[in-house]
Amino acid sequence: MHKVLITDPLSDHGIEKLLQAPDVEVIRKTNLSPDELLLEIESADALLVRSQTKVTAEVIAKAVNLKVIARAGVGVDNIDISAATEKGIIVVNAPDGNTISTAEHTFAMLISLSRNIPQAYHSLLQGEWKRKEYVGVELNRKTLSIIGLGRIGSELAKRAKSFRMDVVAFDPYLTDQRAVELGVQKATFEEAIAVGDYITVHTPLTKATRHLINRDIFQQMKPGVRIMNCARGGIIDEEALYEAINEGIVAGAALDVFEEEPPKNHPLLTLPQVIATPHLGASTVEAQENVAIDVSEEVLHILRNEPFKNAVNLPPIPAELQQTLQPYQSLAEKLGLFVAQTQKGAPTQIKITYAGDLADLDVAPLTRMVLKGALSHHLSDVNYINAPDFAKRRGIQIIEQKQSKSYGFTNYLQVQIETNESKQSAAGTLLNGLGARIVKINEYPIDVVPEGHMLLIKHQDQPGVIGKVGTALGDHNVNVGTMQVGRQTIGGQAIMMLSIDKPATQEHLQALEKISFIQSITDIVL
Ligand SMILES: NC(=O)C1=CN([C@@H]2O[C@H](COP(=O)(O)OP(=O)(O)OC[C@H]3O[C@@H](n4cnc5c(N)ncnc54)[C@H](O)[C@@H]3O)[C@@H](O)[C@H]2O)C=CC1
Ligand SMILES: O=C(O)CCC(=O)C(=O)O
Repeated sequence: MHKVLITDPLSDHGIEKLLQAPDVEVIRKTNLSPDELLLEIESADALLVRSQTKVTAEVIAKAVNLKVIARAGVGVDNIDISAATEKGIIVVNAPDGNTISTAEHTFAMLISLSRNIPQAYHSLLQGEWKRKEYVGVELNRKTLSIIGLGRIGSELAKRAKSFRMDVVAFDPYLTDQRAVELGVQKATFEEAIAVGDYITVHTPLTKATRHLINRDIFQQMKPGVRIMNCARGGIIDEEALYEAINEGIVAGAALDVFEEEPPKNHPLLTLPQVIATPHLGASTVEAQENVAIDVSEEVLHILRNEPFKNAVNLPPIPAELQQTLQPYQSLAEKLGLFVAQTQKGAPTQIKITYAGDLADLDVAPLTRMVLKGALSHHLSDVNYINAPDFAKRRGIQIIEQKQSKSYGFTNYLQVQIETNESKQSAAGTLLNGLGARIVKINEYPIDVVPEGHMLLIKHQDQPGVIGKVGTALGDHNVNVGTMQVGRQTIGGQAIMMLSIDKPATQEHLQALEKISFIQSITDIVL
């Protein structure tokens, strides 16, 4: 009998399949204290949560039989994914079930914000009749800037268009074709920030998106802009938002989510320009049924060793395959991540070429690792299982090819990412006894260990450039671990790859940009 523990409120109808399964015992215990959760998790085979339960590394460590953690919703930031992965526990979510509800909630916030509906209602309940104080603004012909045009962002765009808003969107994976299909104007982050009468965020919360909207960014907005966050607390710096409202840059803000939930004595909630809901984006009968049905089915599949689809972490690979491919997996992922960091624009094609020993293997798992690396630069919940699906949904063409020519290496793997603006590639190999190496970047031969903080510098092959780079970094107390130069002809185009002992800051990059004959600098982390 599989023991399924449910620790957050889930729709009864949604979990019917679990309740009726003859091989499952369902235990529903909501509002558990952290200590109670540690006790309950010990014997559970599956854990089902929404966003309230914090599935920490400590909770995961206590689990003895746990095979799956299921998130009835999208964001998995309340689950320690790496602790689960390390323990071989599959984490699944329900990515589609609450999209419409969250888009509709965001739209409700958009209208409420524009017409002061919550403030006016509150005032009316106090016995007031302040018609002049609550004059609003129309949505018609206003610009809505959407940061993150994924599932929810796209649905919001459709609704805003029907209200005749001009929709501008920034998303690193937005292709020209998708923008045309949705009738939105594709923009850079800076453009979207500068033109929006309304700015709304719909990205996941990741290291890259934490405080994406910060003090500097508020300064670049149109005075009188209205801000919305129905994605995750932390994407917008709350202190900076408070200041921007008081400075008059931001005319109003609508928040469904907070850095700390529930918020305690929050300064933003004292401002009349701020309207808020207690993380209600997905709180509809329909969404809760959808996500509960989706995760119940996934949990049953996993407990019964049947195929499942929405894993957000890496499940164990069969032993024999693992043994052969394991040495190449990290190389494949790092090449994907490397090239993703050098590309400009949204990817339209990822081509993976296998040669030498690799050409004889079933390389599908390696292709997944390449895609995981390439896509995870911008997407937080992409993994080995869902990477091909993520690519497909974004209209990225995946080409997997094998060739006999391996340029003298016993094994050779090349990743090329094409966008509307550029085509970038890197090739790597595993050197016997020495480990992974990047051996080619675009057309330049090179020999680089793919690891840590790196700088890729494109320059003209001229005397003194290398020395000046070393000196500039040294002046900023940045130690260079290794330096490799690749060129095709003497005095022609060249590249320099440096591994540095600490992350490069804007100041470091600006110092390097000033050196003559340097054309571009790309900061890379592997
Ligand atoms: N308030 C609520 O109750 C709910 C909140 N959410 C939140 O909404 C988020 C988005 O959900 P979906 O649209 O379903 O996810 P999605 O994965 O379909 O879309 C996220 C989009 O953000 C883009 N993105 C990533 N980094 C970016 C960056 N730095 N700048 C611009 N775009 C970036 C991605 O390319 C992707 O297209 C979830 O991660 C979750 O945290 C989701 C459901 C309910
Ligand atoms: O369970 C909920 O209501 C929260 C939904 C959410 O934030 C998500 O799906 O990411």
